[in-house]
Amino acid sequence: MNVYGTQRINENGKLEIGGVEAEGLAETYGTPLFVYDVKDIRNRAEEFHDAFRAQSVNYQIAYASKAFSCIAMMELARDLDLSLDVVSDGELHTALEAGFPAERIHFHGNNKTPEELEMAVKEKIGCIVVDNFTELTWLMALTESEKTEMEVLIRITPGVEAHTHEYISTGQEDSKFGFDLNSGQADEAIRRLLDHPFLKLQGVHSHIGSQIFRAEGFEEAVKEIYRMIRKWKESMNYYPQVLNVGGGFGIRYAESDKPLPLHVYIDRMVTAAKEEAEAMNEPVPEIWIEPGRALVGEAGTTLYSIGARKDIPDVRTYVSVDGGMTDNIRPALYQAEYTALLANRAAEETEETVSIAGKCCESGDMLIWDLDLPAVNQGDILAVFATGAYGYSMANNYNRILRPAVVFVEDGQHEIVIERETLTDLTRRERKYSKAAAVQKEKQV
Ligand SMILES: Cc1ncc(COP(=O)(O)O)c(C=O)c1O
Ligand SMILES: N[C@@H](CCCC[NH3+])C(=O)O
Repeated sequence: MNVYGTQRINENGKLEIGGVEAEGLAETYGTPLFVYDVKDIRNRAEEFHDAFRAQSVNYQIAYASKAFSCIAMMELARDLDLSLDVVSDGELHTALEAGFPAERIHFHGNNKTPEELEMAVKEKIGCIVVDNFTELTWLMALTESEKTEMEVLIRITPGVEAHTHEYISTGQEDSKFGFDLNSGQADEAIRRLLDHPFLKLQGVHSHIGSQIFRAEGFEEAVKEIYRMIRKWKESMNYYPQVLNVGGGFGIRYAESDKPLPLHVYIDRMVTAAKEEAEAMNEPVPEIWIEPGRALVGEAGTTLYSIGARKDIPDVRTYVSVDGGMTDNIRPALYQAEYTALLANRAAEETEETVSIAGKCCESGDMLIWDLDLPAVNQGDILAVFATGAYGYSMANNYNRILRPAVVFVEDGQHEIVIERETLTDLTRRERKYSKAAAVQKEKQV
């Protein structure tokens, strides 16, 4: 198996991440445990920066914080000269708490509340990506009453739809996100924005999907947006300063996943934008992207302890771990596939095929089907790879299971960045029901 990032199988036959043995991390912090290989995140951010520098364009790389958000991650994103995509007051709050510069934050979402818009305006964030007319109306009223300018992008659906492992080109009016191009709604939104004294339209945003392996989708999106830009230039003399092409760059979950080098996506989208701009005799806009998964996905590994085993002769062997769909809902939600090995016996030959079950009271709580491992023992440490994106960020308390801890490792050092949830945390915000207390009192009389 190809290991990820800085991982290696060391002379003792143990999995090492960032120069630290995974087994030792499991002992120190307990399991389940998310381990992030910080060097891998740094390398990927640098790869994106290099790709843009090589193209000599103005750019921003906005980390899509929905993939994994916590204070330490926001600090890291800041230090890596990334911008930030947030989708809620919670993500914005986390970024601000971490000292992330407000002017590099972009606010997304198809249902931003008036309170969230107010927070964004008050904190003077970099821009709001306007998604629909409701939001536009609120934002106009808000900036007028506050007499504050706000930069915005307009999110459009370019009619290029990307699916996992493929992309297909379809009319995509049927999406909850953004203004569709064909009904004239995008034109109308731009017209309203251009007339507004406080909202400053910086450019256009599109996001074609997630876990994309082909660069053509981005190229096609750029061309489709330019088809509209030519119209907008003619009808409203509008030409965008910023073209945000979104995120979605694919990563390796299963061995069969073959992601492109990151620069290939950038080269294709920037080349398309340059050609289109040149054809219009206009400047190349700033190109912005919003990678989430591609920055943190492969950097994350989840360590679990092996628990119960159930052998069904001639059918299957289930091996259960101390986490599951509560820390990684992606297999249950998207039939997502993962690879794994035993971190404490990483060099041993495979001897059996088992299926890895989570501990939730739910048949669909399976992490990996048919995984080849050495003969598995109770207490072995299973390392599931590429769980860094949409793992912890989608974690939940189903069955009142506690959220795991998160550790950053780098250069042989390890540091906890999110403490494991405790049983006390679980009930901290709960209050007794007064009527239940009254019934108890009555029964005692
Ligand atoms: C608007 C937007 N930008 C960026 C992303 C990040 O996507 P990914 O993590 O696949 O790069 C998403 C999620 O799909 C998104 O909806
Ligand atoms: N949460 C999804 C991707 C959605 C990204 C946000 N638009 C995943 O785990 O792959």
